[in-house]
Amino acid sequence: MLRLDGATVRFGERAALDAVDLEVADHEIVCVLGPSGSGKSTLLRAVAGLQPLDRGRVLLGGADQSGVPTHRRGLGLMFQDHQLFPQRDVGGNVAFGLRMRGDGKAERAERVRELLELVGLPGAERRSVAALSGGEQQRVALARALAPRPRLLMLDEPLGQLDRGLRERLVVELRQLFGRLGTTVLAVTHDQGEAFALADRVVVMRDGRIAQSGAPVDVWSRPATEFVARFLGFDNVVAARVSGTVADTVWGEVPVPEGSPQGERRLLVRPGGVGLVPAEEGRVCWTVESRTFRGSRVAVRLRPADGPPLEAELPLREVPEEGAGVGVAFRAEDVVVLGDDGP
Ligand SMILES: Nc1ncnc2c1ncn2[C@@H]1O[C@H](COP(=O)(O)OP(=O)(O)OP(=O)(O)O)[C@@H](O)[C@H]1O
Repeated sequence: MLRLDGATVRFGERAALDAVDLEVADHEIVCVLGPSGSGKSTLLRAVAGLQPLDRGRVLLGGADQSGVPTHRRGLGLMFQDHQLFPQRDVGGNVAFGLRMRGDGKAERAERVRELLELVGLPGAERRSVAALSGGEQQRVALARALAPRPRLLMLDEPLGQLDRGLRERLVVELRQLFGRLGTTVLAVTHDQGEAFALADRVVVMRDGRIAQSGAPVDVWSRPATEFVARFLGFDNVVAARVSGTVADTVWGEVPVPEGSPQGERRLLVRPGGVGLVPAEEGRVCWTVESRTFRGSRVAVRLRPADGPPLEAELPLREVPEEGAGVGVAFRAEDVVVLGDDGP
């Protein structure tokens, strides 16, 4: 459906998009995420034809899009700077793209009715957009983008302005809706939770390049590099010398999965893979520094005599007292030997 071939965009010396190769298949939902300035919006704008490429190509359905203007690319855009038209009612907003391409009045009315039903606002045609809540406006914007049956729907921070509770609900609805319609989606967000809940595949960007691309579960369980691990919020990263299935670290010996890369490496230990044992059983002595209660789980920060702290995620009933001395046992399946971050 969509292919980027060595897509490059430069602003002065800096490449906002640096030789990016990316494919999005029919019916696939791909979410691009990354820190501020990593090139997410530039990527989306390049696909939309709002940002010319300095090198490389954008292909849609196999056809090179250079020279094809935005409105001829068959895309549905839901961008932050494409606000609703305040002077038009809900129906007028949703019908906009249909009118632009010359659909008849009856046809437009039918399609608008269908879409408002789809996004959970049946019968809202005559309502003023100014009188809608943020979540409702978002739904209208989505209906407007979907109305002309775009071959690719592109979303830029689709739920950015909304509060967390509403976002979490809407993202589930969106995923179900796209699944039902078979919509192909390329979305950009800086919110990991949103990306992982919405996507079939996530693409993590760093400095205009793709740092990792994969199914949400795979990226979450096996971050490729320290950058991706830290971006996902993992802090248990330590230097290690890996030999066979054992890594030597300041946290003691840590078991690693079979087939892990060998030698001097960085190691990620997922907090769920840290268990507590009596102090005398562990080689390293740890002190319980702090405890953060999160529902039925507790994040426990452990401080070794030497080296960086370690976070353990424990069930409520296993939580030690603050200040207690404990030993630690690691589970190999929660340990990831990380790759190099590259240049
Ligand atoms: N029109 C422009 N002129 C100059 N530099 C630009 C322009 N647009 C983007 N950049 C630069 O390109 C880089 C990538 O920007 P981009 O907006 O694509 O990042 P982003 O990942 O979408 O960030 P954010 O999450 O903050 O929106 C940044 O360093 C930015 O400063």
